[in-house]
Amino acid sequence: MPATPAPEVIHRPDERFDEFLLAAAATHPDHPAVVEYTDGAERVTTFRGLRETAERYAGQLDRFGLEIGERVMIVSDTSAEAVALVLACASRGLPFVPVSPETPAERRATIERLAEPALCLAADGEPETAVGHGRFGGGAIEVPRPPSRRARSRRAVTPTDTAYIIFTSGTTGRPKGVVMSHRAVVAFYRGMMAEGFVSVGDRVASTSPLQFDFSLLDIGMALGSGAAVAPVPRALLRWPTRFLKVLSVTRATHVNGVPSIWRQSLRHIPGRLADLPDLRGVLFCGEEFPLAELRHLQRLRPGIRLINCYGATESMAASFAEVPDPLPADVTHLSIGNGHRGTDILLLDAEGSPVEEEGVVGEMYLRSPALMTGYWGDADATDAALVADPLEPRSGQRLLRTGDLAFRGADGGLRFCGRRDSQVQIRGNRVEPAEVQRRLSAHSAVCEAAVVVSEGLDGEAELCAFVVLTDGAADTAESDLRAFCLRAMPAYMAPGVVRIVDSLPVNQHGKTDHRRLLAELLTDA
Ligand SMILES: Nc1ncnc2c1ncn2[C@@H]1O[C@H](COS(=O)(=O)NC(=O)C[C@H](N)c2ccccc2)[C@@H](O)[C@H]1O
Repeated sequence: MPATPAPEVIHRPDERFDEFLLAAAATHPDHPAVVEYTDGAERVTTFRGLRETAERYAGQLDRFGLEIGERVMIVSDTSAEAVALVLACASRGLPFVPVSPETPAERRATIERLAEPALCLAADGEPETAVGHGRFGGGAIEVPRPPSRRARSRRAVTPTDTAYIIFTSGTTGRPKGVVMSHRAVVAFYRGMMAEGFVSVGDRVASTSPLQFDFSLLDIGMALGSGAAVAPVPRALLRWPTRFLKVLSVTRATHVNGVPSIWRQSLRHIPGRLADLPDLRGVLFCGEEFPLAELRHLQRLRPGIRLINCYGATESMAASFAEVPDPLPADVTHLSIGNGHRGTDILLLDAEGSPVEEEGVVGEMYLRSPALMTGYWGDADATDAALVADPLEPRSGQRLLRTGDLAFRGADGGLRFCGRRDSQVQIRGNRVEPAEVQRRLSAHSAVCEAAVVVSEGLDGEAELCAFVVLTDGAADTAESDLRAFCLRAMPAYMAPGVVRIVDSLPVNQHGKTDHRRLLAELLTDA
């Protein structure tokens, strides 16, 4: 008797963020919604349990009499309690501002100064004595010094109201608050649901911190599909054996994360990747997946579904593209597709004209209902990012100027090829460091590469490469790697400096930390 397909999760058209994520509580109340790894075992919170805890938190929030739009800072990693609090905030129209517990005090103070939250709730630790500071847990919120009562004029939460604000470290180092409305997030979630990656009963391992919107993609992908999100404890992520144990114990069917989460497992315990019988999908985003590592993962897990997810926090994500299995040997750039269902990515040249020809680089502009409302308290930065539709400025429609460069492949799919603001002139020639990084990564002895731009002795811009060799290639010299670049690129693109290092530093979101590499160069100068 064929198994009757589980009834679909029914999503209404104009839902709030919390209503979208809890829809499965109506159709699958006893299915797992959050699967946590605790002391070597899984701890399951069902959709019914998650809804009940969220309702308890919502009742706790009502005590403070906050006005719709007032912010609640949540200092926590992803957990069942934190997801319930996030849902409670959304149900009351209180934008949540997620901050990692390991955020340096100064940065947290900056975010607090900018966001001016009415409440700052931590999952752990002693509540500070400051007004509005407190703790949450077990459905309870305790704030020793509650904020003063507000005069309230709002009557109802609307889809254009803010669901959350994510603070990213802007290129100038000053955090930029990306303001995302209920409408934008739900529009993105619908576009993602159309891809059908995850089904009822699946478990999506989430490896990003709650303050990184990749975690909100994971939560939406899982709960929106009637599946469970399985947060990987941050402290275990850096130990490959513990990381894989968490995936095994929580029976993860999908693992979402930046490419670097696989690095140590691929290097040190590749054989163990075959031991995860439930695993059938990996979604990665945030930066390019080094192709040698990607091919290694495919060899270890034939048939696994690999999804390259491209996008920026300003629209959560923009596109999903399936990686061919196996990835042909001559592929140098992964496709990022052309935008998920409901979006369209426009490619423009430096003059603002559409680029149609294959292989010609342009800048991507994103047309989407999932675009941010703007940057918190920064109208100028907002106007620079949300620009008039270049094809029809009279319409008033705004597109996100991504700052990302791409070209179209033979299949019509876009290929990411770097950032506009990382382009550099070397001896009068425009160079995209990511291209040099890709070339180095294609060397058989290289398992990771990063290229930064520093100032050479003559004051000119100079390309500096940091390379991690595969275990059996210790005798590869820097000169071999430079020669390898010169065989495929003009001399001005070959890195002036090649450093062989044991590993590349990653930032708090798991992306290669180019700033730290540059700092290392400057300190060694
Ligand atoms: N698949 C890629 N290949 C290559 N470069 C990439 C890629 N995905 C981003 N990027 C780069 O990362 C930038 C965005 O950085 S970010 O604003 O910190 N946001 C993120 O990285 C995460 C992003 N919000 C997200 C969250 C959840 C799913 C997908 C994407 C993009 O503009 C690209 O430059």
